[in-house]
Amino acid sequence: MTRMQPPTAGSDRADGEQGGSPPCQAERIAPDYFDPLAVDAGQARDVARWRRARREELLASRAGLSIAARQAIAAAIARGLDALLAAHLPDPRGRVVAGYWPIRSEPDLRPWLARLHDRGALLALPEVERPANPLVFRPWHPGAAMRRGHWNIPVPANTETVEPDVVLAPLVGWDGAGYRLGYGGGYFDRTLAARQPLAVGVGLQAARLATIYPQPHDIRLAAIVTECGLQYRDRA
Ligand SMILES: Nc1nc2c(c(=O)[nH]1)N(C=O)[C@@H](CNc1ccc(C(=O)N[C@@H](CCC(=O)O)C(=O)O)cc1)CN2
Ligand SMILES: Nc1ncnc2c1ncn2[C@@H]1O[C@H](COP(=O)(O)OP(=O)(O)OP(=O)(O)O)[C@@H](O)[C@H]1O
Repeated sequence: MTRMQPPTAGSDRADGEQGGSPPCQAERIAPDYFDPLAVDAGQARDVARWRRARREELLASRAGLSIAARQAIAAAIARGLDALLAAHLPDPRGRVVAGYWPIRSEPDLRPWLARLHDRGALLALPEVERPANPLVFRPWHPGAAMRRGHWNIPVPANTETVEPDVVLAPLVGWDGAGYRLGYGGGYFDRTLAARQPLAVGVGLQAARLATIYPQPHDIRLAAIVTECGLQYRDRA
């Protein structure tokens, strides 16, 4: 069995950030993911260590953006989401769309969620109800009462649950094969393993990696949207 070696720090940035090419040309890099059946314990440890290092870098570079830059990114992502949902959810009335309450410099898509709400969509936010379990989704609307959940993430005070038709998954990193790097809890993978919503990753173009070295537990997203538009769409 070939032992996969995650590359050394920084060498796998696919967007040419250090090389100077425009981030939106990242499409030219072929994803180089490996056979998930070939995984072994040592390899899984290497991948986990590599992911921790990438998360730190990606989160630090995102935190370094100005508020204005982040707002422009969020507005562009919102336009990309509108284009995607025009095809997938032309009439959002009564459909459940799960967003997220932004933490750690994630794009703030609450204004976009508020517009969807005005068009009749039902909104939800995720909550870690029990560590190491799938997320649950609570009904939410702009201005709803909140409380502090796991990791101090604000969650709706309302403790009902709903099943979303569409789930936004904030990306710490992502790759061109549709895989997401999150905060390392495995929560979205557990959630998507148990449900079949349209899972849409949203994040920064600069957070693209050549591959996240997908492991057997990693679940491909249905679509990925950045400020440069739709970057990945599955065949469904
Ligand atoms: N805004 C927002 N809300 C969200 C998510 C998100 O990505 N963004 N989530 C998306 O899933 C869920 C919360 N995800 C979490 C992911 C990891 C940990 C956590 O405890 N991380 C550990 C590291 C784990 C490890 O490396 O083994 C830590 O940082 O100490 C907590 C919450 C639900 N709400
Ligand atoms: N379906 C699952 N069942 C059991 N454990 C899982 C599952 N999915 C992920 N995990 C565990 O979660 C750990 C972290 O996974 P990973 O690095 O993919 O997190 P992440 O996608 O970055 O996190 P998050 O979704 O919380 O932001 C993995 O090492 C794995 O053991």
